[in-house]
Amino acid sequence: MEFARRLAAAARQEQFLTVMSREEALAAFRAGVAHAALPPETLPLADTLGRVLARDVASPIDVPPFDRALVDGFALRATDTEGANADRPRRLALNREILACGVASALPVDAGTATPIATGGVIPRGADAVVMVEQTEFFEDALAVDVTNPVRPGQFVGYAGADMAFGETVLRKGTVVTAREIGMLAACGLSEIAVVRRPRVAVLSTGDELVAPGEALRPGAIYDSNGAIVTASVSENGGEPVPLGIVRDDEAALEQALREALAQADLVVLSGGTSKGAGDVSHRILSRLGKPGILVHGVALKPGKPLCLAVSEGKAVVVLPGFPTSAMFTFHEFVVPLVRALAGLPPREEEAVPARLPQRLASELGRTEFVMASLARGQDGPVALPLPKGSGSVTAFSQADGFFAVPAARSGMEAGETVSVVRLGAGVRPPDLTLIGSHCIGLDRMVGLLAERGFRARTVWVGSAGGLAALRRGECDLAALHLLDPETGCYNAPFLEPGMALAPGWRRLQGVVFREGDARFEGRIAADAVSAALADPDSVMVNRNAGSGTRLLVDGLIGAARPPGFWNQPRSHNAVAAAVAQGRADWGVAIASVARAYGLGFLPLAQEHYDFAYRATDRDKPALAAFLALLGTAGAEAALTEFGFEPGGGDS
Ligand SMILES: Nc1nc2c(c(=O)[nH]1)N[C@H]1C(S)=C(S)[C@@H](COP(=O)(O)OP(=O)(O)OC[C@H]3O[C@@H](n4cnc5c(N)ncnc54)[C@H](O)[C@@H]3O)O[C@H]1N2
Ligand code: MOO
Repeated sequence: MEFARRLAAAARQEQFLTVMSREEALAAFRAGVAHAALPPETLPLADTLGRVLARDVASPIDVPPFDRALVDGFALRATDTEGANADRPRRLALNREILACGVASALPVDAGTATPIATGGVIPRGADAVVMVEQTEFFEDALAVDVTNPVRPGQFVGYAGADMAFGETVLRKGTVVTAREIGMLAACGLSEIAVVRRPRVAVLSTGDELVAPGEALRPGAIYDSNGAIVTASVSENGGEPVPLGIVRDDEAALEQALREALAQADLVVLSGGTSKGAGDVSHRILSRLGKPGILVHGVALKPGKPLCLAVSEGKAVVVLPGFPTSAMFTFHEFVVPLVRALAGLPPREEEAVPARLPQRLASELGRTEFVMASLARGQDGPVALPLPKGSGSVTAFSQADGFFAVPAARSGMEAGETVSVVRLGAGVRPPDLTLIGSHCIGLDRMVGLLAERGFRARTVWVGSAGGLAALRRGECDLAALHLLDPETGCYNAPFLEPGMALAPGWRRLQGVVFREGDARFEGRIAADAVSAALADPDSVMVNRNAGSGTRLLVDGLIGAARPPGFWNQPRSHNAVAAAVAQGRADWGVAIASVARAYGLGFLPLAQEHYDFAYRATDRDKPALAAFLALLGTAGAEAALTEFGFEPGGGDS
């Protein structure tokens, strides 16, 4: 009874989520739905590219099917050439036939004779070797050849079955057919091949806010990225995606869509609407779809807690959390193994790289947390940099080099601990240069120009102060920053620590942004416009995060005032511009290029210096040296000028 009461209380608290550990959830899913290859189908050889062999393939013939010559020359008996040399060549009488390719021999090679033969010709009866034409002398009148070197038995003979022997298993079940396998199958004469039927995976997204890529984005809407990434991952893992688009957050519509999906697919993957709120809708539907119903709802996992795994009459129905990184991570962990098993593919190969954690990482006790990370080259081996964006972002999963686990029993990991980073994506290698700090589209271009010079850079945006701290901890090669020292009025240099050097980047014009036509701002100078806005209780500002260079400018404008919107403190120029453009705020401070991109009015304030800090001792490292050299080039300056930036440093 006590247990039942606890369960009921937990269920009330968590609504319907009965949280299992990741291992329990995987075991329940494996027990509830067959993780085995679907039945085979037979396809013409040319259509098998990318498919998975359903059975071992044994060669039905010897390849080559007969002993053949590997050079143009004469088929002979090796013993006839024993002791031959330039002074005492062995003369052999030529048989009256020429063994071109595909010609069957009629005359045996008896002792003291030889038969002209082409590369690929059938070795005639009696012969056991071939001598190259270059190593003989031909006597037309005598119809004979002189051999000037002893010939080894078997020389230049390709024996029947030497490539693939009759009955030999040449390809194994589960092999993915590429051009190379197609070549082998063709050589065996096989024109029809049994491959595993590809699992049909229905992919749906649910959410009234979702819009398909290509359509206009109405206010409050976002593009359906889960549908696209899940569809592509199904293909990558041997499945045949059946993209069924976006379903409204409506019980009847969702139930109908799921029933239709189940009717045509082997597996159904839906994303969104699993957690609180609308979550119980899909939960109710899944309980009605077919037996046994829901196996798992809620896993002690981050990201991915609200994952729901159900089975309807042998077919799995998976509801992924709506947050893109949660959706992809749970897809990767729970659905990819099933798709691969149904497709007859071996489990995904997981390469793990040990990497050092540069700083302490907090984690939630009781949930295994999987941290998306990029890999960088540290002073002594790889470093794992946790990506700062959360499960709601697409990029945390899509741009991570891999992920590592923080066990459920730990509340965090310490700086210096070694973690095992499981790689995501094929062939990822650590970048040549890691840049951390404040984002600028100008820097995006510099990274592009650097790539043209053969160096791959990774960028992580955590703001100016965050970049500097990362440089201090040895997590990056370069910190991108624009920090104003209010005391000296200088940018960046006052913030450097011993051993750090500063490379001048470019200047960006900062100013007050507002919606064009707003009479409170139009035509004024920035300081006057802000004073007027501060006096107007209806005016809402958008601030910036503490530690950012822009925040110091905002502080300079508003002093001790705390107008409405002060506590709205996003971390980027773009977020400021979007808030103003969409009417959630009336003014903020951002750079001119961003104001222009959002069609906003702009009142200039100051030129800020966007520069790069690095460890002076690293100056000559190839990728860093290439970046520093790039900054002064005409190509870089032209790109920066195009954005409205002023290349170079100079007086603050
Ligand atoms: N009060 C609580 N709120 C939330 C909890 C919780 O326990 N209590 N859990 C959080 C966790 S953890 C996750 S993960 C998310 C999962 O939410 P849902 O699975 O219910 O997903 P939605 O609410 O539909 O969407 C969440 C988020 O993701 C966006 N989304 C949804 N579908 C797509 C798509 N196809 N493509 C791109 N983005 C998508 C959606 O717009 C929302 O922004 O819930 C937390 N909340
Ligand atoms: O489980 Mo949610 O996926 O933590 O973000």
